[in-house]
Amino acid sequence: MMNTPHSALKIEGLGLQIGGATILKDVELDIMPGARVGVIGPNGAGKTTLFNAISGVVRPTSGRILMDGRDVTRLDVSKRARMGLGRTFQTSSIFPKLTIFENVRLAAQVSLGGNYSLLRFPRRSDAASRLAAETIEKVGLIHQQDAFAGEVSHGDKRKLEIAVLMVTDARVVLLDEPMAGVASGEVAALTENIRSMHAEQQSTLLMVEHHIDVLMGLVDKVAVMYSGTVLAFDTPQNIMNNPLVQSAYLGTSA
Ligand SMILES: Nc1ncnc2c1ncn2[C@@H]1O[C@H](COP(=O)(O)OP(=O)(O)OP(=O)(O)O)[C@@H](O)[C@H]1O
Repeated sequence: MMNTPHSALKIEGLGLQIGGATILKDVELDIMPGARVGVIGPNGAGKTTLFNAISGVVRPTSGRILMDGRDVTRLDVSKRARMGLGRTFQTSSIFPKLTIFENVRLAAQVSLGGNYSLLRFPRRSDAASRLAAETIEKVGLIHQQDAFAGEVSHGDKRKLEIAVLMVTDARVVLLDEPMAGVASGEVAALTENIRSMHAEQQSTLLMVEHHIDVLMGLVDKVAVMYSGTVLAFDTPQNIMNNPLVQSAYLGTSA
C-alpha cells in the first residue's frame, strides 16, 4: 500500500488568546512539500503572529502544528530549527558587526556540524568558507563580501538573509516581508534569489509580503488572513477573483 505523503506543514484549529484578546482563531492550513505559499492580509490580521507560532516564538492556546507529520506544538524554537525550520524576521536577524562573508561562513560552519566559534580570519579554503563563498556569489553579494552587514543596503541585507538560509538547508522557510525597505531597483534581483533558493533547497516556502505583485508572481498558493483567521487558501488567480477577499482585504466592494 502506498503511504500518503505528509504535509510539510499542517496547522489544525490554531488559536491564540493574549489577555482577553483573540489574536489567532481556528487557523487551518495544509501545505504540501515544495509549495510556495504567500500570506497576505491587512495590518494586524495575525500574519507575523502566525509565523511566531509556527517557529515556536509564541505558544498557541489551542490547536496543533505538525511538521512533516510530527507534532511540534510544544517544541521550542531551537528544536524546530534543528528539524529544518528556517526563518527571517521583519527586523533583521544578521550580525551587523560581522562582514557579509563572516555572517554566511558562520551559518555554513554551524550547518556543516561545527560550532558558533568565530575565527576572525578563517582559512578561505575550508568547507564552510567554500560553501559561504559559493553562496555569496549565487545571491550576487560578491562585491560586498567584506563589508559589515550592518552597513549595506536593505536589499543587500535581505540577500544576506537569503544566503544564510541557503547554507542552513532549511526544509520549511518562513520569510517575513523580505521586500520591506528594499529599493525598487533591487526587488527583481531579490525575487530571483528567493526563487533560486526555493528551487535549490526544494524547501517549502511561506512568505508574508505586502508587495502584492511580487508575491503573486512568486507563489503557487495564497493564504488570506483576516482578523486572526485564514479566510481563504487558494491559487493566486482564484484569490484575486474571490469576492470575499476583494471586500475584506483588497478594499473593493464585492
Ligand atoms: N504579544 C502580544 N500581546 C498583545 N497583542 C498582540 C501581541 N502580539 C500581537 N498582538 C496583536 O495581534 C494582532 C496581530 O498582530 P500581527 O503583528 O501578527 O499582525 P500582522 O498581520 O503581522 O500585521 P502587519 O501587517 O502590520 O505586520 C495585532 O492586533 C497585534 O496588536
